[in-house]
Amino acid sequence: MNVPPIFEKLESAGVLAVVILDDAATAVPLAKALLAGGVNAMELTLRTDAALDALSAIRREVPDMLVGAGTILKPEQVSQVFDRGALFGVSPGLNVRVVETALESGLPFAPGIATPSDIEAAIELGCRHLKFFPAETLGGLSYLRAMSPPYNHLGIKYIPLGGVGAGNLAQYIVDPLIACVGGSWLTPADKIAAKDWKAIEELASQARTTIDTARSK
Ligand SMILES: O=C(O)C(=O)C[C@H](O)[C@H](O)COP(=O)(O)O
Repeated sequence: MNVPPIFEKLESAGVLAVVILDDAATAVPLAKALLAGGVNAMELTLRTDAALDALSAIRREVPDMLVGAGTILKPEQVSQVFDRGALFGVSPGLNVRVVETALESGLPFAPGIATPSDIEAAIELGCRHLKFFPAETLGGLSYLRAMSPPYNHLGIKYIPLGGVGAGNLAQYIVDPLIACVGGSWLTPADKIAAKDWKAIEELASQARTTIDTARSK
């Protein structure tokens, strides 16, 4: 299976800002702040009603942002996000019907995995990029390094989310198992509520510097 180009772009990006938005009107300034700080990938979680409108607005007004949808829990949500222009989809766990629907629709998809059985189910479905969730609580890189060897020859790459932040970003990003990391630390709810776009740009800029420095060593 060929790797969808979007996953190669996410690997270059290195970090995916996970966003929970209550107000779709904040989507565009938020995406612009992330981009200004050097973060060009984000996941809008379908936990709020605003997510779909936010997705359309970012696709329309911030074309350089690689925006996908997260928390895709039902097959019918695949066409909803696809129609709004999502470039990729992710889910916290592995729901076979969701993954099949996504791949049939042409939506590049990274299902959540937490065990070897999950990894094998994802491989069987044709996925090569897998969301490792909740990464830190499961044991972080040491757990992933113990679990992954039987699958490395298949070129499986992982996107850790859950407990990843400024403090452990550098450690994850240089491991060859990792495609990119994701997390909500770049978009704190209080900063979004206050429309403090400068603060979000600064968090993005710090993450960009951490990634670029770690990768250049
Ligand atoms: O609901 C989803 O689809 C998700 O993507 C879950 C998020 O990945 C985590 O909630 C991020 O975890 P934190 O960065 O620790 O806040």
